[in-house]
Amino acid sequence: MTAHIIDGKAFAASVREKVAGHVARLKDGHGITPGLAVVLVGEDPASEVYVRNKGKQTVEVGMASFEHKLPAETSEADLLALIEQLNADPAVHGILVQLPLPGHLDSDLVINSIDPAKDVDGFHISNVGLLGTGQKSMVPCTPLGCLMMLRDHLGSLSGLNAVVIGRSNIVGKPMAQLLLGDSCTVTIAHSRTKDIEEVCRRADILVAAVGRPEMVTGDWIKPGATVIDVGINRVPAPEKGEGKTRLVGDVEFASAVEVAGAITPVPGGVGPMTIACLLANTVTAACRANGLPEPEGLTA
Ligand SMILES: Nc1nc2c(c(=O)[nH]1)N[C@@H](CN(C=O)c1ccc(C(=O)N[C@@H](CCC(=O)O)C(=O)O)cc1)CN2
Repeated sequence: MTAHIIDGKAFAASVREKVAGHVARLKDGHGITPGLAVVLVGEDPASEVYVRNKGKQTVEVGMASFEHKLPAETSEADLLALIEQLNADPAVHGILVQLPLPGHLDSDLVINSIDPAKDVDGFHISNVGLLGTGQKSMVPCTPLGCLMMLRDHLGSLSGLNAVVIGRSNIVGKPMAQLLLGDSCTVTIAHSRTKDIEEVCRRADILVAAVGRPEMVTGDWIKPGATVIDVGINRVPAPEKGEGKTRLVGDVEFASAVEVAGAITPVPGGVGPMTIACLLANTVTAACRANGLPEPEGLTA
């Protein structure tokens, strides 16, 4: 029995539809147009794709998009000055700085200079602390998207064994917090985990966010488990021609799909949900900034 494919692309479209409805109500009922500012420093090709898609989808749901593209050699002082300007701009409800930043810039310092109320990535230490203590916060987009897909597919997650492979600040750690918040028994596996394959085989929910192409094979997966593949790895695709590449996840899809009960594909799974949840966070930030009720179904 092959796994049910969780269609992240279709789910993201449904989330964007909800976002567009909330944006229309904010505009018509309160004269508020949510605004998202995206800052890109440098010319990383993948980041340029993501930022372009973020801007396009921001406009498609009726929000205002403010894109700031800075050269790779931008000084930390200049970047911090731009963020201060965006923090003070009433037309801007959400701010994100596309990661990774060039090596000479301190990502933590930059992220923590964003107004936490406008931190639609949920990376600011204030939002990290609020999430970690079960309080209302801005929730990072990728983990939020994964949680939405898991809840939609499984209903209640209470009591399920969840394993998160990877302990990054932008996915692994917040993902574990969200699963704990839904009463999963959570294990975070990483490069030092002993017998990681056995640890993974105990998982009813397996979230792979490790950044290693096709590391997780079918024999790591408990039969019938739900697998969420966060990986976005470009690998050589000689079958497409000289120098061509293809996108794969952290899970070897061909073997995993024969064992899992459900799985997200790459591309077409977590990625589109990341952007959809960014838009959702921006609407949430606009509602909170204006003392309005939060948008139904768009928060953790
Ligand atoms: N400030 C941030 N930087 C980064 C984040 C983030 O959440 N905030 N996440 C990732 C990149 N990312 C968003 O920026 C992202 C990655 C992938 C996709 C996506 O839609 N992927 C598609 C395939 C797109 C392609 O062809 O390359 C898919 O998986 O179907 C969206 C957003 C790191 N940086």
